[in-house]
Amino acid sequence: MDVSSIKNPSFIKDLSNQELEQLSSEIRKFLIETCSITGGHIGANLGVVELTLSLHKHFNSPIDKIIWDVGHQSYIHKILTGRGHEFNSLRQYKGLCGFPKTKESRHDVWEAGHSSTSLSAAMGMAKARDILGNTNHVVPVIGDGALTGGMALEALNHIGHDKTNLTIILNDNEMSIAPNVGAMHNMFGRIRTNHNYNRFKFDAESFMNRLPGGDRLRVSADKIKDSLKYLVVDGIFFEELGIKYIGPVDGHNFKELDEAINTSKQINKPVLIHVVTKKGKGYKPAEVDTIGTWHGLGPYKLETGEVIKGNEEGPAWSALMSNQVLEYAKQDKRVVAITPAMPVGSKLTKFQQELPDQFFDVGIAEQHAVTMAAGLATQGMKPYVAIYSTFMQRAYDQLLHDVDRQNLNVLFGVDRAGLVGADGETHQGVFDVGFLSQFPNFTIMMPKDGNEAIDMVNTAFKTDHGPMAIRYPRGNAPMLRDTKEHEILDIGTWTYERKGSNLSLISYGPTVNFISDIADELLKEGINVNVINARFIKPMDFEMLHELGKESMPIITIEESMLTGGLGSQIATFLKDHDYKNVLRRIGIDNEYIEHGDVDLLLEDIGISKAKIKSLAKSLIK
Ligand SMILES: Cc1ncc(C[n+]2csc(CCOP(=O)(O)OP(=O)(O)O)c2C)c(N)n1
Ligand SMILES: CC(=O)[C@@H](O)[C@H](O)COP(=O)(O)O
Ligand SMILES: [Mg+2]
Repeated sequence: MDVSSIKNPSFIKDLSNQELEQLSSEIRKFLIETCSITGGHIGANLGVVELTLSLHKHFNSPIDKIIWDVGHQSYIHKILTGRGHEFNSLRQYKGLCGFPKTKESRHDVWEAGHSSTSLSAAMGMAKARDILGNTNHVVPVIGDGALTGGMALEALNHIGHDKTNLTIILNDNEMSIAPNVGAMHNMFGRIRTNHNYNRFKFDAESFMNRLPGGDRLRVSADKIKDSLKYLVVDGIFFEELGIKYIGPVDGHNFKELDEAINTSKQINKPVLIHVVTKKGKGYKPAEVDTIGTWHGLGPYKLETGEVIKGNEEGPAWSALMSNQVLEYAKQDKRVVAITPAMPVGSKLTKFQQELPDQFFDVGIAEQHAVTMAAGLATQGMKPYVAIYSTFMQRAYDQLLHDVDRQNLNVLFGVDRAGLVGADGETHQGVFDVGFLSQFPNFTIMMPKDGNEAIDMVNTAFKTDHGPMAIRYPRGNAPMLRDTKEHEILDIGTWTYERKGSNLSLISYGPTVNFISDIADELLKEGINVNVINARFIKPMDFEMLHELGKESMPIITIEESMLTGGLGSQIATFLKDHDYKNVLRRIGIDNEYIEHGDVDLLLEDIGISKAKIKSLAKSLIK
């Protein structure tokens, strides 16, 4: 079957399990081929082929609400709901999104990208159903990694208490991006090991549910099961919360999935079906991956699984930062590194191997990561939290209430700062400047190159200056000079990359190098501009700002960030507050979400392009 021609999932209901197995193979082949060109979250999707088919067989989407946690594993759902023919545009500019998108399909009833939201969303949808007198099913699908997120646990607490009718699918593949961690993960391991007992329990329950004889028989049967459960089962966690546990179920076996889902439908209260799957199933390189490389990646060679490298010059920003911190940690055991489930992306695996006692992977728990760092800092430790800008949003109050208010020495490596490209609007790192700038004690830096990043790490560890954030983008860091001596930077100072007399271009991060190139081109046309590296976004260089105000040349600020609360807005406020009359134009993201696609194309859209900046500069000088 040509899976790209599927229009809607209704045909699945008529297929035998043998036919579904055949369809599973065809879908896997299609996914492996298309993702080899587009890249994507292939590992997670290969693991849920049978599960997705089964859900669409037993539930009636979109009346029944299938909610994908994180949403990175929704490709099969997209294919079944008529989007297979668009897969060559997956995660590309103006193409199919890598996460559920309501505007793409009425079957995408919930949008995500960040983890652990599905249970709360499901609870909301189920309560709406009950209040409005509807009868549809609500089916959140949450991974073993996502279930470690605080929000998911808050939701379980509420769901169990409220006894809301929900069918929770726990997709347990033992992996987060990296191997999953934590006590919950250990508990799932024990449940999987107790498989025999659980099979018995599952069979006994279906048997008892089929028996006639009314409530009395059912009550005594429940009592037998309960006492047995206390004797043998580790996984009473969910049942104790008031959520019926079914499983573990082989997530690649249609018969087992059929049984479990059919049983769940007979129970009018919250049910959790524990489905065990294999991440990467059906593609050898992804199946044998124990690190997390195949969770999500760019294009690869189909035959070998070899990842196709781009034009990467210089070290990855994340590696540069993590290895630099590692050097300090080797000398000083007070330096510890914390990651909320991103050791692979944040390139902390070397740190983890070399200094396991100074390393903490806390799971998908950004709030806990930040407050734990605050706790460490109160004891004179020097914690480094590597955290993606987008996921830092989860910890707004912890950054404010726990770290900044107590003015604690915590260093944040704000990874994936700026536009990230293929992951799109849920993942762009464009809000942190705005919200961190509000906090009185925070110092915010962004290096233009790898050398400056090294100086910034040095500055952070050599000064006790309260909370500090070093932002750095996805991709690779240019190394512009040999670094032997590490500087301590004067906090709140900017530098002139070049001096001019017609206009000032101000930016931070690698964009500074980009505007230096623009300045070169303008010079050839007789326009001589200041290029200013605002390496400290907070505090700003007030001395230089007064200088610029007095010179009263026009200013253009350029930032890969939201305009509201951004550097340009803060400069505008400063100039106005001090009655300077400079004409100022801000280039950045103006009150909108930026979708997925090639970063250069996205930058062009927001006005960060050579042509646009040059033309604006010329118009201001006239
Ligand atoms: C709040 C938040 N933190 C971190 C991430 C990054 N992230 C995306 S998927 C993932 C692992 C999810 O593991 P699991 O739920 O088990 O799904 P699997 O990929 O194993 O199917 C992580 C850490 C995220 N999307 N959101
Ligand atoms: C779905 C998710 O949140 C992560 O898998 C994310 O896509 C990782 O991004 P990087 O590829 O930039 O590490
Ligand atoms: Mg998992």
